[in-house]
Amino acid sequence: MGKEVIKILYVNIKKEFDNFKLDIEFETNGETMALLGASGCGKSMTLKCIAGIEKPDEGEIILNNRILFNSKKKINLLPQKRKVGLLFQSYALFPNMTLRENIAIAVPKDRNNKNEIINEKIEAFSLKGLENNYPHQLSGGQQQRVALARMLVNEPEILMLDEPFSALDEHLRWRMEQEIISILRTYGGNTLYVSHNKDEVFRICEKVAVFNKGKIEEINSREEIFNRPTTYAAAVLTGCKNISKAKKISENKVYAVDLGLELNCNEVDDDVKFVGIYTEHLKVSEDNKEDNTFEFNILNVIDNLFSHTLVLSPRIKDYETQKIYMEVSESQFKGIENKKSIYLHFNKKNLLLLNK
Ligand SMILES: Nc1ncnc2c1ncn2[C@@H]1O[C@H](COP(=O)(O)OP(=O)(O)OP(=O)(O)O)[C@@H](O)[C@H]1O
Repeated sequence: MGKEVIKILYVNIKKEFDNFKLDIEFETNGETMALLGASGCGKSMTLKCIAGIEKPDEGEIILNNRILFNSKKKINLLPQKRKVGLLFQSYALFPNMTLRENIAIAVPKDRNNKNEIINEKIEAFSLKGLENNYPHQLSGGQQQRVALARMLVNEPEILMLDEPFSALDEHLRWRMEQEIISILRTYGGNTLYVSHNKDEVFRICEKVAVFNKGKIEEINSREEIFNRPTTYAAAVLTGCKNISKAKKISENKVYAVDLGLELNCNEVDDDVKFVGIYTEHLKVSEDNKEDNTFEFNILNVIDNLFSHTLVLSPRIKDYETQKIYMEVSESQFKGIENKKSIYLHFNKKNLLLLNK
């Protein structure tokens, strides 16, 4: 039996700037974890602290039983001693080195099969024939692959990817995403993945940490986060457009304050703050005979490439409420195109009750 490989990253750090305070604690155990959060909430700073480019004010970072940083013990390993791979959106290849040299520089010095290691990566990343090209002679996608190859030959104990595809066009982005997914499967170690793109996060990551203003609000499996977010920040980040302030009426009823609607629910906590529903979960009904069904005026229709977004407000209200959004397919739209109002069903199993 082989020795069990430890793959634990533990991070518990604080870092304060004039207008921003990072205060986080989390652990990953060999998974691919997304750091999902609005702009400026501390995702990149977290990766930089783990990589040793930024120094936390206090705390501890442990990777596979090695202390990378500990403020009390005054340990702060140099970035090159940490065995971490960090890939930014700009790939930072050395412009005066060829593709081959850019990869070669990252191979640990004590390897005597250096050429073999480089050739293997050039092959694996479909870079054969381009070995002598300089970065400016490579496409964005090729540069991206060189940067990934360079990161991997350095044998990192953790991979950290910070919006790795944001500079690529949509087609290349899709292809690179497929490559990353297969690289991560083979790698099998801890990976931290920063992205604003919820669909990309869902396809690539197993776990999600929801960042909000320098803190982690929720860490959960991607299924839990995307199907059952428990906080306002998580609901917004996973694409929920319809969120209203909420007040508990009873164990099974909540008042959606911004919509002026009473909604039947499965179980309402005392501390419920918001109620939300994904546009995809709203259903058009023929009439309001069904539970939780209300008439809405169609205020506007936004045409998307393959669908339409309806902008709606509750019909019965004689005051202006928050608008809600619903996406309908081309064929669904045909049935309601000429209507001024429709009935919408809020299935109680799809209502998100958020307590923060
Ligand atoms: N050297 C610095 N001095 C002062 N504030 C800083 C410094 N570096 C970062 N910050 C602040 O720290 C916060 C977190 O920055 P960070 O780059 O981690 O955000 P992010 O979540 O990665 O955002 P984005 O998604 O936009 O890249 C920001 O509010 C930023 O202004």
